[in-house]
Amino acid sequence: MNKKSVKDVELKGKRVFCRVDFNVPMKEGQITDETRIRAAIPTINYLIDQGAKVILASHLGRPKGQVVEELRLTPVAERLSALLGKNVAYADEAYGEKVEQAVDGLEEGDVLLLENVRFYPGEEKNDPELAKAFAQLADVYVNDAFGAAHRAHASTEGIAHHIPAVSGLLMEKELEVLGKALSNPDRPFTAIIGGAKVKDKIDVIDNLLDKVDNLIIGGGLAFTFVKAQGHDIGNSLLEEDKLELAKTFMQKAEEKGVNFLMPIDAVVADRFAEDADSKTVAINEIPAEWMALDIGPETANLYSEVIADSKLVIWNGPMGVFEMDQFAGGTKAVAEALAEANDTYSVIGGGDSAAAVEKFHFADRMSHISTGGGASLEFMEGKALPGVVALNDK
Ligand SMILES: Nc1ncnc2c1ncn2[C@@H]1O[C@H](COP(=O)(O)OP(=O)(O)OP(=O)(O)O)[C@@H](O)[C@H]1O
Ligand SMILES: O=C(O)[C@H](O)COP(=O)(O)O
Ligand SMILES: [Mg+2]
Repeated sequence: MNKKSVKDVELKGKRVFCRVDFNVPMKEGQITDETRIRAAIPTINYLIDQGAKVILASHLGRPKGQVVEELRLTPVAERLSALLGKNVAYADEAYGEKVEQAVDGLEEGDVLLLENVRFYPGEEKNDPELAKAFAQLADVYVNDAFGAAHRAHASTEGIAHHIPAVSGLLMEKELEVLGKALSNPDRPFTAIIGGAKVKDKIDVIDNLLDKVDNLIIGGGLAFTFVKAQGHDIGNSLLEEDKLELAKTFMQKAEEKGVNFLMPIDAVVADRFAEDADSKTVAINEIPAEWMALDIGPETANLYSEVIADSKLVIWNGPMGVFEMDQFAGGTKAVAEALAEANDTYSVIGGGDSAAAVEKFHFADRMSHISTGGGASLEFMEGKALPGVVALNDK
């Protein structure tokens, strides 16, 4: 990589603002998957060992510029303390006088976790004033938040223009592994796209169609395509203004000879709940008022066959609402197919996708579990990641 690394700078006694991606899945105030916290540990330990005063910053969820009590980083501070085996101080703000005092009190090797940076409207707007306020806290900026590197926000991009800015160890590892897989992909090359961030992810498909042999669609994202095919989708997730785009993608796939796979059956529910009434239906038989919350078993079989024949698979976004047992079958089947495909290099991207693979105990059978969801997709599309671009060149 042509960007400076945390290993290229003097850190002893320095205040280091380290942006991490602690955007972990939560349920009722509990962290349900700590993959992203664990992944940041090597950089944090390196900073501690070098005698830096470590200031950690992250977002959690999408609080849209205001304080949301459930999205405070308190549980993350606790979990991080346990993982590091040392006390992590926690500030309930992310900049300003109180935080500056806390930073002044840090000894070499101490760790302070700031409050959710997305509680401030300036974060996502990449407000230069907020970026300056973050920069004022530190002497060096380290970006280890690969998962948020596709966002040009104050703590991921803006701050890098004010103090020396280098990449963390996780950031480097992700770029290296993903870069290698993509530079000359083994074929057949298959991308599996699912999950719930339809708006974010649908555009990615366009670029992926230039690269892959098979494109598999599942999760909430699938139903915009199912609707574009002319089927009723009841109350399933829909991005109305992407319908036309979905049609053009299906056309493009055909022109390019890309095998475009969509659900042929689905598990539908009468409401979005663990104990909803549910049944499996053919894709053209989704009842009005019902919502599709998983791909059906026939779809899962079809997808599993394609996976077994692939040499490189990138997977981003669960096939269904895997957090609820009734709608976990599709995600589990795809994870299992990947685990069993011995000859296949499998890259899993995304906070919830990683959590799913972990939940079903297939994590150690995947080739690489990326901490990036949207970030890994944009990287694979060949887009520059603003959080990386902003770092100092070697
Ligand atoms: N059919 C569906 N309807 C509604 N939600 C769905 C459906 N299928 C999957 N989901 C939800 O999608 C969510 C995950 O989507 P998301 O796009 O966040 O994936 P991800 O792997 O976490 O990637 P990223 O890191 O970019 O967030 C899960 O919480 C899951 O319940
Ligand atoms: O979960 C992710 O993909 C990253 O943490 C970025 O989150 P965002 O999609 O809310 O920007
Ligand atoms: Mg997610």
